[in-house]
Amino acid sequence: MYPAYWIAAAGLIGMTLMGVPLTQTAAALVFIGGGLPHGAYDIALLRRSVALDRAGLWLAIGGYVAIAVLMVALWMTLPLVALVVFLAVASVHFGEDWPMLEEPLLRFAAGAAVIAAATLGHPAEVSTLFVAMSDPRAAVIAQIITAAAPVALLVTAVGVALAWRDGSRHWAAAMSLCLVLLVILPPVTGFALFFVFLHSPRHLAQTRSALHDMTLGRWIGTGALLSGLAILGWWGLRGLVPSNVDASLVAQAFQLLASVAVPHLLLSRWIERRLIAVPYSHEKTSTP
Ligand SMILES: CC1=C(/C=C/C(C)=C/C=C/C(C)=C/C=O)C(C)(C)CCC1
Ligand SMILES: [Fe+2]
Repeated sequence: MYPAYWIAAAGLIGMTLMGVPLTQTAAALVFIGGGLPHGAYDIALLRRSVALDRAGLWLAIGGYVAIAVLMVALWMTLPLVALVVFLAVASVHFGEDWPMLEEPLLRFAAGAAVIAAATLGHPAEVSTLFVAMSDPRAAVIAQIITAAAPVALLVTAVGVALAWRDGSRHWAAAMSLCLVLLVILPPVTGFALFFVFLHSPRHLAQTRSALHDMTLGRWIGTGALLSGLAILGWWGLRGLVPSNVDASLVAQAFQLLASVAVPHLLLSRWIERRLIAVPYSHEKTSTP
């Protein structure tokens, strides 16, 4: 499982030891190119889990886009609130990568650990990024996360031990190394490693098996088209409303990610609940 992850992790360790500079902008391009497409199949998955007529389909697409646009509006009007929503949504969503943990608080801590590890290792850089995405008060959020990080990481260590004991050894080992690298590597690089090589492949593998009858061309086309539309949509909205949104590519990449992450999380939870509520549904959900 995840051979690409181990290769990428080894590559990053090697580059760090050799002193190769890792720029944040390059890492941001990697996490957008390699991570954004995993949300591109959300609507296709929805269509698979519920029988939608035309009106229902457009309603679902409209709802998804509307929530994303609301999140963009939040970045432009109340960026501090947007940042807090983003971090909370991310912790819940990354916690879903730990289905082997039954306790919801353990899952939340494990999800938050990704943010905690990066912030603990590089408080100044993360604070600067938060401020660039939001406003100067965001520095306080970085301080709060730094203070809470040891607790989140300790609780996650319990989660790792439980996951290991219950047989999810590969995930436990991969995430342990990733959290250490999130502390050591520059924050955006560490995040790109987690997002592109652990989080997205998990989603993509599940999605691909649910949409196994989609041809490869259509699969790749859908991923490229919808990711492109999301990026264009972000640019368009930004151009439409000249605002104080920071121009740095890294900050914008995270803001775009945050905007699509909210409908992405809501939809994935909703589908999951439906699949549980309808026991004789079409696809068996596999637990790793
Ligand atoms: C901004 C920022 C961080 C947080 C990133 C988050 C929270 C990403 C969430 C992405 C989601 C929810 C994707 C959904 O599939 C880090 C890692 C602390 C590093 C420094 C800057
Ligand atoms: Fe995701």
